[in-house]
Parts: sequence; C-alpha cells; structure tokens
Amino acid sequence: MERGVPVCAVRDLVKTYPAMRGRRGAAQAPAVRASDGITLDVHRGEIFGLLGPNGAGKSTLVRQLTGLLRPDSGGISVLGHDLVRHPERAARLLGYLGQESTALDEMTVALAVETTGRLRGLGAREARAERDAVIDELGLADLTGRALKKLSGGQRRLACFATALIGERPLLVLDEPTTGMDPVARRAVWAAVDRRRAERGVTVVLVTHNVLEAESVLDRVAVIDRGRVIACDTPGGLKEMVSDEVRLELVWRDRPPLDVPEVAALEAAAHVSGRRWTLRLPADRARSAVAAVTAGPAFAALDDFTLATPSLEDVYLALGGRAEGLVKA
Ligand SMILES: Nc1ncnc2c1ncn2[C@@H]1O[C@H](COP(=O)(O)OP(=O)(O)OP(=O)(O)O)[C@@H](O)[C@H]1O
Repeated sequence: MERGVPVCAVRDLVKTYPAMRGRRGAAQAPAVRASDGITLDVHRGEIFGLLGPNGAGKSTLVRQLTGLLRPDSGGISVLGHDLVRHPERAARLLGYLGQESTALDEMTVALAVETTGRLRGLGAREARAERDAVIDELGLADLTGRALKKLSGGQRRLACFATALIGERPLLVLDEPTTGMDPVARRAVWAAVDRRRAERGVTVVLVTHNVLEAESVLDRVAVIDRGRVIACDTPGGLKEMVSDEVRLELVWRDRPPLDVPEVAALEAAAHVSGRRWTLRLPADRARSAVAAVTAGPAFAALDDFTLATPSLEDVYLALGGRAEGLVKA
C-alpha cells in the first residue's frame, strides 16, 4: 500500500549523554549512548508505539522528536519540517505529554488547559471553549478548580493529557500517558485518541512499557532496546515471529529441584527471575516439560505453572531484550 510521506521520519539518530565526573575527576557514571542509530517512519493516522524496558531510550527518543533535546547526529522530520535545524517549530506541530508536569503544577486544571491553549495560539474565547470541551470529554469537570499539585497521580496525568490535546495538533507524542490511571481514565484517554484519529487523521507516537496496552491499542510497534530499534511491525506481525512457540511459566515453592534431570535440562533454556522460570518452547517440548514437572518430586517443588500463547513480551525476549522492565498489567 502506498502510504505517502511519513508524518514523522527519523533517520539514523544518535544521542550520547556524556560521562559524569565524580570527586577528584574520577568517573562517576560512564557515557550512555541512549539513541544508537534509530531510523523509523510514522504514517498519518497511525498509533505508533515505542516499547521497551526502563532505560531502553524511549524518552530520550521522544524528547528529541519534540525538539527538547538535540541529537548528536541524524535527522528528524515532522510534517516536512526539519526539527534538528528548527526545534522551535515542534511546538506548532505536536502536542507532547512528557513524564513530568512540574511547570503547570501550581495552576488549576482549568487554567493549565486554557493557558496551554493560549500558548498554542488560540484566541481567548476559543481557548475557553476548547478547554471546556476537552475537560468535559475526559470527565474532568469536577476537578477544574483544583491545583494540579493537589490531585492524585492518575487525575493529574489525565489533566496533563488534557493540556496535550488542546490546540488540536496533528501529531501527539505521549510518554506513558496512562501511568497511574484507573480503567475509567484509561478508557477516556483511548477514546479521545481514537476520536481525533477518526475525525482528523491525528497521528500518535506513544511510549509504553506495558505489553498488554501495546497489544490492544497500537497499530505498529518499534521494540527498543539499548538505544536501538530491534524490531518494528504490527503487534500481530511481531507475534508471528514466535507463533510456533508457547510460553511456559514455572513458579517454584523454594529452590528448583535441579536433581531431577528433566528440570536441570530446562534450566538452560529458562529466563530466571527469582522463583519464576519463563521458557519459550516448541509446543511438543512444552507438553513433555509440563508432563515432567507435574509428576513426582518436581511437582512437589512446584508452586504454580501456566502455559500461554506468545505475547509481545515473548517477541521481546526472543529478540534478545531484557524483560525485567516490561509491565504486564
Ligand atoms: N539526562 C541524562 N543524563 C545522563 N543519562 C541519561 C539522562 N537521561 C537518561 N539517561 C540514560 O539514558 C538511557 C535511556 O534513558 P531513557 O530515559 O531514554 O529511557 P526510557 O526507555 O525512557 O526508560 P523509562 O521506561 O524508565 O522511562 C538510560 O541508560 C538512562 O540512564
């Protein structure tokens, strides 16, 4: 399918945070190459996800996309504008929800949304009308007079999301927008995103380390690990990479019984996290592994086990990623 010029095109992006010196010049923290040659295209109307564990480089990438951080080298084009040369143009092109919101903390919800609208060029009457519409749409009407800093974490996140929406930018860049939100607030966020996509072809770049959310809301996903894109496809396309495998999770009561030869043989293939072993196995091997651990001394040592079809987490592990930072709720 011909998709035309991408809304957002990233080319070979490199960003290294310099080493930090400790006392007497000793190295305290080494340099980190947080973007290590990232190339990707995001198309009009897509909900495009950046998935990866803590420290993978997702926020560093989106802060460069939003003109807040200058890359060492590489290109970023948003709607035909070169944002490496002209980072100041980002404010006109995109709405950004970062991980923190301290700048607006003293303001009430209503004022924060309205002020953001004015800063984005809306007239006074227009800003008030859009403010009321967005606040209504997100179910924030009861909180309009409260200062952001006096809201709960999830309420505050939703209010900040409202500020990202006002002014109706063609690209939304959202860094973990639903963190701390309850299911009602999450639904309000995804409904608002969907509406803008359907009505105006809005494009969304979304950072997440929640694999379940990624599977349900994203059109395409770039899996990021150590500053690199290690895969990029639809969630379904990524899962096909591991479709001949199933995931077996074993939780041991205490120590795994390594004196049982079948258990010892499984250990080499297991991703071990405390008492939990996660294995990706071809279906027939998984069946014989289940038979082995549900009999005799192995079963006595077993607290729980599950067999499941592959998820994005399995894709991620198959690609060599580290699973520790991925969230499954
Ligand atoms: N200002 C900074 N100075 C030095 N190193 C930094 C800075 N910001 C981030 N880093 C490092 O760069 C790497 C990428 O960090 P980044 O915040 O982009 O990751 P992330 O994928 O967004 O993680 P998270 O899921 O925890 O938000 C990490 O190793 C991090 O420690």
